[in-house]
Amino acid sequence: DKSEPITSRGMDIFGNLLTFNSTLNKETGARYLFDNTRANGVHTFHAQRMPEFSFLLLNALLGFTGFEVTTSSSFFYDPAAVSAHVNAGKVYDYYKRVFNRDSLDNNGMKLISTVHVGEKWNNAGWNGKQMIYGDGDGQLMISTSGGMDVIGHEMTHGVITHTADLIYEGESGALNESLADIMGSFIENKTGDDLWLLGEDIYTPNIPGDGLRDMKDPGSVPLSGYTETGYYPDHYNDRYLGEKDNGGVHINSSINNKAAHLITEGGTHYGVTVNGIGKQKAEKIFYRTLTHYLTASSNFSDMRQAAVQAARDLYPDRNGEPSVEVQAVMAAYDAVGVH
Ligand SMILES: CCCCC[C@H](S)C(=O)N[C@@H](Cc1ccccc1)C(=O)N[C@@H](C)C(=O)O
Ligand SMILES: [Ca+2]
Ligand SMILES: [Zn+2]
Repeated sequence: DKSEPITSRGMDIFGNLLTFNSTLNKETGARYLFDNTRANGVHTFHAQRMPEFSFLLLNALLGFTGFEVTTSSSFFYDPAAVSAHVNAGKVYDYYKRVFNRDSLDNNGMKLISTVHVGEKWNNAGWNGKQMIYGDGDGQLMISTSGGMDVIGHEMTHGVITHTADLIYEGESGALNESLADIMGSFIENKTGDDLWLLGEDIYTPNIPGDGLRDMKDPGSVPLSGYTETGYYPDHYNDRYLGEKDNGGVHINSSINNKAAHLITEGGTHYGVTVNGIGKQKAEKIFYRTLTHYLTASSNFSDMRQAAVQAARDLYPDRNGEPSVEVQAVMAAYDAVGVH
């Protein structure tokens, strides 16, 4: 075989000089962003800024994943591609280390990312088979593959596809989005309040400290991105009931995001006090909830019951009393009005 593994270097979108796994074609000397040391490969492509519609069409019809990112030296000159490649490897490592999950399908499936999708596209996505990343317009967003929580979010959609496969609309869609945010934030693993911000590294480069969403204080972020007045809801009674955003999948995800924050850090929310149990336990409860109990049509009430059951499996009752972990889950869903 003419290809062999080789380490290469390149800068990510923040100018960090990184070293990572790649593949060398010994005949031509060309290198590719194919890391064949993880699963059946972590392969990164670019779409040459094709309109996202045409990329998605070619991808759906022909399985087109874009163009190979290559270099004739040991240095890759596409920061967005380097960020996507390195961060995808880190997300693979997280699922392997924390849950012993081998890739998105737990069967070593190849991880395919394509960057420069769309023209100044202020978004990233999971199209059911692979991750795709826009470059942003430079004002609202910059290269979305630079966000560790963004990549964790998109790859967790891949895990969801291969587990509960939550229908991407209404309440099941909001749970899909929320679990992607929860795992994306846990994978990015920032400290303090930054742990709870989504997209902060790639969102509004000219405004410091803000995020696309805020799991700790959802109501601090306006819904202007969905041409709605008001703010993200932090209680089930304030959920969005309209048609936009696939029936509020990104809007109502903030209700379950707030429950996740309360389970982890604790707090008093609408008069209900929750004693937090920390990130290590919270991530196990959410992963078990997703992989053992949720189904495609699960709604918020199903989510509560599933999370309580997962917590009970992991942290059983003591002397006939629910464990502090189970109590935290119950109280958190009480606090956000989900019964
Ligand atoms: C293919 C079309 C897009 C589908 C929605 C994707 S899964 C999504 O939810 N993308 C995230 C990107 C992200 C993730 C974490 C942090 C910041 C941004 C998202 O939130 N997109 C918003 C802008 C949206 O699609 O409304
Ligand atoms: Ca974040
Ligand atoms: Zn999403």
